Amino acid sequence: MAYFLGIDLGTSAVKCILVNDQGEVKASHSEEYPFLQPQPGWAEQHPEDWWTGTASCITALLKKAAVEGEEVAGIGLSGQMHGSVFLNADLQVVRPALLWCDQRTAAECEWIEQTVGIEELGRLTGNKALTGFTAPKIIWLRNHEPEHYAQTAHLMLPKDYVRLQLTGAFGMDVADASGTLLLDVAHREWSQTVVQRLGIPMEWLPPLFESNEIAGYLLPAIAELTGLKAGTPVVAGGGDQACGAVGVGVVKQGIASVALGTSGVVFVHDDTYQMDPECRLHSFCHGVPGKWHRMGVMLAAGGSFQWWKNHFAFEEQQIADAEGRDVYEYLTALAETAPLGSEGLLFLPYLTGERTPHPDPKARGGFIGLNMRHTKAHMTRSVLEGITFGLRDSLELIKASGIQITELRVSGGGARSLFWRQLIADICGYPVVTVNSTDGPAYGAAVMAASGVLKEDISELCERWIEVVERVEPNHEHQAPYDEYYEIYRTLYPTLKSAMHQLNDLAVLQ
Ligand SMILES: Nc1ncnc2c1ncn2[C@@H]1O[C@H](COP(=O)(O)OP(=O)(O)O)[C@@H](O)[C@H]1O
Ligand SMILES: O=C(CO)[C@@H](O)[C@H](O)COP(=O)(O)O
Repeated sequence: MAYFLGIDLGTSAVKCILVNDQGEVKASHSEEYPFLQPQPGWAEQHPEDWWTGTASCITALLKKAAVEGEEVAGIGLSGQMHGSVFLNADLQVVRPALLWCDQRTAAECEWIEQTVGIEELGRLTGNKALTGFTAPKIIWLRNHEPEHYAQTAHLMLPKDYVRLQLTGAFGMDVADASGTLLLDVAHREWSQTVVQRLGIPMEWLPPLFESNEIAGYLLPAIAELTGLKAGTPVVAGGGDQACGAVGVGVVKQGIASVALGTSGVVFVHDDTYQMDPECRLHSFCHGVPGKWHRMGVMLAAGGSFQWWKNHFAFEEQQIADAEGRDVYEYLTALAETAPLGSEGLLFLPYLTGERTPHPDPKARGGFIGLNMRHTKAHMTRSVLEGITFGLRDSLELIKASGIQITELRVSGGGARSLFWRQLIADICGYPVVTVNSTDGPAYGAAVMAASGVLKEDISELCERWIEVVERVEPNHEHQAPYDEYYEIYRTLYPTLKSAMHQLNDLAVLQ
């Protein structure tokens, strides 16, 4: 039987899955790697860790699945977006990569918008300069580490570095390249104008591909190392959001994907290029050739829940461990015991700054409305409700741009909770569905590989392979009270912005 290998290079771990030619997942395996925070607001990883993690993950997966390398007909890659991998002329890593959630580049973003012109930048790239994007990271390197900038000869995104190790070939897909701020998203090519105005060497940028195009073939040495077959085709793949959307079948208009990982992303497909005039939503190329998408990105959605679990759920973790339960499952059950609206308590999920709808690296989180009756159950529910109000912010922007949505397809760790799916339905006002493929981006990458090798449309494969398995309808009695809470929630950031910035500045000085 032919299998397709999907690799998702996540922030906390790499996940590899094998999908057969009927779209069924045969096996999956994950390997974790370190996440570095050398200074407040900085986020880095060693590209070498991605590669060693991926190589051992592939070997372990083949063994677990009892599949021979010869049976793997194609490989697709998905990856955390925007991260900057700087390589020298000998293809050695110059310094650790700056990640999508790194917030050090506020000054560089301002410089980019002044240098290119804010409207011109939007017209040329479809987006505004955001701290997570790649171009500001390159300018930061030039400003702060000129010795590293001078050594750099190639720029890659995280999963493209892994593909370089697999195949020896340079390349980047247009979906992931959209998040560099150097792509002319409308025309799916590098923007010569932006690249030149920023003074970035054009020769640093790799050739561009559509996500299902074959971008290289597995090297014999890597076949030896991993157990795969030399010459296996490797498609370009995509950023994790484009792959995740393909992985849940968001390949046509009318359905939105909600990905609840560390970040929280609301994503809609566009048949034609559509730019948000104020660039509040990101306008990117889709992983479906010749199509686009728009998305709103929260930086700490599942990340806020993880923070709550890590620092305030020690007891719950012990009980969950003793009962052999997942601690997140334990915490969502606890949240369910508190009433709707957490009895007047709102949580702001801006723990690592925010992107949509408040592009502000200095935005900060908080609980508003605490009183003596509030317990850990109220606070846990409030964390989940606050994150979900943040998702609704992106949906409101999507609705305001005239996009009709009929359902939300949820994926990522947060989608495992029925309680959270019901909260999303009640707060956002749409049916929330889950599909048979629960591996999101890794599954999307496998679909892209199958499409490239079998020469079938991505949309047709999604149509055949992906099915809705569960549907949660909004509870109409909950919608009106949640609307009232949401109206208060959306006033909080503008009201508290100045205090958030002052607190952030004080914390940095200490
Ligand atoms: N059972 C669960 N119920 C609710 N949320 C969960 C559950 N399991 C995981 N999560 C959330 O999902 C997040 C991890 O999602 P995942 O898609 O694995 O993230 P990433 O790809 O960013 O590493 C956790 O931080 C947590 O917030
Ligand atoms: O920055 C973005 C999208 O623009 C994120 O999607 C990152 O690409 C990684 O997110 P997780 O999958 O780790 O939540």
